[in-house]
Amino acid sequence: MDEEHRLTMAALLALVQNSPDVRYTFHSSSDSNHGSPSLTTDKPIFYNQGNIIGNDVYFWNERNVFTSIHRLINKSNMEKEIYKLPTVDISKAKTQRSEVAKTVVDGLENTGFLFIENVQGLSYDQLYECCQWFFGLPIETKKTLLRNIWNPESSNVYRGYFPVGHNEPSRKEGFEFGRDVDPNDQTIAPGNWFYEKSVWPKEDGTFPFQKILLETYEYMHETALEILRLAAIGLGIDEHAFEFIFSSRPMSTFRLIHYPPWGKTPPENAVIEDGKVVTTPDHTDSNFLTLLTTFNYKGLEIIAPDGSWVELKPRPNTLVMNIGDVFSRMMGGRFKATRHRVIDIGIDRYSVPFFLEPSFDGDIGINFMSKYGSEGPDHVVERYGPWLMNTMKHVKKYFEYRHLPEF
Ligand SMILES: O=C(O)CCC(=O)C(=O)O
Ligand SMILES: [Fe+2]
Repeated sequence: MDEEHRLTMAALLALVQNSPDVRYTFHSSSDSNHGSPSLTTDKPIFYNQGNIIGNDVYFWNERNVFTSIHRLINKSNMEKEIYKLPTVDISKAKTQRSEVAKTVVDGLENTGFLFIENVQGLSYDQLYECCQWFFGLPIETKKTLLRNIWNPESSNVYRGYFPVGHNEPSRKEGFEFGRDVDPNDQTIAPGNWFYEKSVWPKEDGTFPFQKILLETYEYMHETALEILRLAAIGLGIDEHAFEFIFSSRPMSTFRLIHYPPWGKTPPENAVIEDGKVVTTPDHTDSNFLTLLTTFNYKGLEIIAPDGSWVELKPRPNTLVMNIGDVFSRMMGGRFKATRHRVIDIGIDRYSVPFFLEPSFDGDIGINFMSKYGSEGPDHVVERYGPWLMNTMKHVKKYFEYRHLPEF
């Protein structure tokens, strides 16, 4: 980092006040749901020094929580770009590695969302059939898979089925599973439900639901790790720099979602954001990286740098990729965890996110920018599992997770 690119807080504030043509958005990793864009900066008093990287100014406080201030100098260009997400043809990753890597990094530095094409092994039709098959099961069958909080007869706490919540801003039902770990693994603490065995519906032999999903989980995992290798190449760091926190027992979750429509007149408890009825409210993902299948449904909106919501045009046979708070934070904010939401489209909607997650003990306190660029504060170890539990229960308070027991 050039010396001239280092700013004191006072210099930064002077810059903001004297540059009416430059827009700044304030964003904090500890408060990323509320980092609404504004025309001036709030006064982040605990920061003493900022680094300019690309379009952003980064700060860290003494607890290693980063804040970035987004500088949009050429606002009209940025707005055009966000409508057209960068597309990564993953089948070209072996032969045109550095070009593909550059697209990944550009996408993560700017929009925070990308399209991924030609994922090997993935059948969107089969995945869609899985959604239809599962959510079409009789409620009595789905009830047997309910988490313990909704069905005291169940022993599953974390994996399994969650129903549409009443009086909740989210309107969706879902089925979740992970990769089972060795039941004799003595290094996993008893009561650590993050690693509980996944539960599955009984099948009658006509449709291999579990087999398709378990295979697809592995394709998604491999694709996500390949994206991370490409991101590392694009940054010019060791290709395997990001992989180590996934090498042993990643906690990644695969989720099938069904959004039933609200109907003509949404009830009083529906959440309306700028005139639209939402079924998943404004959020950033918490995990490391998300690979989302939306089939051909509309309804997903992402936030543009100027704070307006932009609808993502569905693309057949393409994954939507974005990153979560953890990766953004480990990149010192250089990669964006972009806010997004889902709008009620008036018909049943299905989607399938794959959430790539580190292992429970994975150290997310690492700041890759600091490790590889000798920037930032000293490293403070932080374990992913406890961080995620706190985030789900006490920070984001998602209806499907906030009642999870502490351990
Ligand atoms: O359903 C979708 O298209 C997006 C869902 C989403 O953002 C999420 O589950 O985090
Ligand atoms: Fe999301």
